[in-house]
Amino acid sequence: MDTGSVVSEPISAHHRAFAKQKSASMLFDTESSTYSYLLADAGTGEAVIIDPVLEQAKRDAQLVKDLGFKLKYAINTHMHADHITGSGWLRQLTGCQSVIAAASGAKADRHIVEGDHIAFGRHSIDTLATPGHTNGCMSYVIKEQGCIFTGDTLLIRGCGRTDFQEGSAKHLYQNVHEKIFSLPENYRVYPAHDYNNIDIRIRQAELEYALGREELQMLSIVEEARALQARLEKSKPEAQTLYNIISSGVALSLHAVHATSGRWAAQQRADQPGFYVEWALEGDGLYKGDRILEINGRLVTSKTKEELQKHVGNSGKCQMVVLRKKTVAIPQKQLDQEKENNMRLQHRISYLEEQVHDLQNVKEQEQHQQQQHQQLRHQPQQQQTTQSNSAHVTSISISSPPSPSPTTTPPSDKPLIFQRGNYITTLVGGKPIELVGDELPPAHVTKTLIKENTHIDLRDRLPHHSHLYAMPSKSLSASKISINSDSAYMQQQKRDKERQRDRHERQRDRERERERPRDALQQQLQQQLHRDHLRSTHARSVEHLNHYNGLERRRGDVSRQSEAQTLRARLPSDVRSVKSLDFDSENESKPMTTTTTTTTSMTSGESRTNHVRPTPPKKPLRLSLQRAQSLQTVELHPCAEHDRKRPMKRMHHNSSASGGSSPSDEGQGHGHGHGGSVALIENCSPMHTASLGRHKLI
Ligand SMILES: N[C@@H](CCC(=O)N[C@@H](CSS)C(=O)NCC(=O)O)C(=O)O
Repeated sequence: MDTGSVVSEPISAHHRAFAKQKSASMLFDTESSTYSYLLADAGTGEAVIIDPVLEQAKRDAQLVKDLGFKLKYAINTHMHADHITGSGWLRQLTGCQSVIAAASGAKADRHIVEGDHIAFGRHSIDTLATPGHTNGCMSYVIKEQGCIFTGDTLLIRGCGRTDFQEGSAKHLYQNVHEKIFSLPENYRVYPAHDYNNIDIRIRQAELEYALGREELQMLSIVEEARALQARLEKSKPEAQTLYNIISSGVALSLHAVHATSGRWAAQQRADQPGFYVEWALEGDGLYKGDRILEINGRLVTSKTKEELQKHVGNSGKCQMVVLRKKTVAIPQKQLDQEKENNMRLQHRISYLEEQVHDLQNVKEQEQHQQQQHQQLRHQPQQQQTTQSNSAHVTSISISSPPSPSPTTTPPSDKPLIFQRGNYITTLVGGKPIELVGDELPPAHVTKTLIKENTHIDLRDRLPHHSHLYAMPSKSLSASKISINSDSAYMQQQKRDKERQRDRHERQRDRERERERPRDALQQQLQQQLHRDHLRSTHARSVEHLNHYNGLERRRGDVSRQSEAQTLRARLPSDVRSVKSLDFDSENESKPMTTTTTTTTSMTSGESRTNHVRPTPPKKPLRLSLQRAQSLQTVELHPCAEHDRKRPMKRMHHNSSASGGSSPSDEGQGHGHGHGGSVALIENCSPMHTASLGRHKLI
């Protein structure tokens, strides 16, 4: 059986509160360690109290009153030897009746025997005679509540004494076992005493437990508070005391300043000690942020504003000592480097913009070249034959006229050389140069692949062919020579026409675009993209050219000569079998089946015969920058070693025809002056963009 408190159903809010409070049902007297139990019927408010203690009568009466109960009985389990019952006193205070077993021999309003029922409200208390501790011991049972009030018969882990007051251990044992322990297991036992303060200890333990929880909670709160405090303190700027400033490791310097103008101002900072210069007249040596330490010999670090003003005086002119934080200066070398980078980039941007502009004119120049070549083709052949001098060529680009048919207009003697990529195509008098002595159809075009400046002395190979042009002894450098049909020229013509057509189409497109209302921003974007494309392409082209020139420059003449000899030995007997590696168009590698195409049909770009019609080039007809470079022309000047090294400007055909005064024009004039055997050749000097003659800043 459990032990615990018992309450009846309360009859009001007070009653309910009473019923819910376990302690409220147990009234303890610490002096005698006696429990008293207040039972009440919540419905009627009738209450009874078991084993009241005299010293607690007032307390109990007040409680009954507070709870709104009507105390009906003050019931005793036995006649107590350790305390005087409070029944009589409660009887006076509350009007209740006292109850005790008849066997006790004590006075009371009601004497009971086993089997009697004591009713309060709707409840009923059964009576069990349990003598042993005393003869008149009576236990009270409330069956509906499942509880028993045992008095001193059964205590907590013990029982009442039997050594006095008519005590009988035998009877006690029998009654405890037969009448109490026989009750259902779920019955709760409420004894009259707790000599070991079990309940007190339980309550103490409960309180300690609650206290522990409170303490833990408090500790948690304290920790949280500390953390919050730490965060608050951290967010606070550190006080700029001199100690903190110096210990922070920041670079500092002290300055003695004579503020001769008196034009300065200082102010304090929020939550910070000291005075700081706010502004100062330039030249006084004061700067914003200076911490003022001394004025006219007096330390002012802890002075008030008024005191500071007093030390300064009205004029503001004073001698000061200030503390200044050093700013980290960017090294001059780094600044210079950045400036240089900036300037270089500016130059490069400007340069590339000009390149783009020039490249936009390349197509027009191609047309000019075409016209010029046609003029050159009709010049006397002696101009070509008299040119026996040599020139070193690193890059040759000449638009060639068609190789004429023997039956048409006599070919010009002027050597016409054109290059595309590493291939040089040479026509003399409208006929190809024969490099290997083979008897070739006169309308063939010789194409020479220049490889790393290997020299071939063409004169040695072509001394006696009147219809062939002997290149100057120091002329073309070649490692591979291929002789193709004159389809090269045809295809050149074809491409020129296609380019022109393409240009016209694009021009029409542009015009249509202008007519169509468009968003200005989109226009700008497209233009920008176009410019970027041109810049990018040209940059790659320049790199290619410089790389090529660099290779060329590094190689010596001796090695070149040696390579040339090796190359000659390697040349196949029929070099026509060597496939052209011209990068520009694959069409050129396709041999034309007929070489009798007339000049007229070729220049018109429309083959009137049954020739294999060249397919359009795969590459877009837009002039690539590489091609633009390869198409640059300079003068083929005899013995022009110095000219070879000189970056030469592009010679426009118009100017070459008229004879200009520029260095390149002079060269051309010179060529004419020596019989007019002039080829247009450009020397690309390394690290210079030969095509435009501008210095390239890298
Ligand atoms: N041991 C008690 C002394 C008081 C006492 O004797 N109480 C009686 C009941 S009242 S007459 C008793 O039976 N006690 C049981 C016991 O085991 O002592 C004390 O510690 O105060």
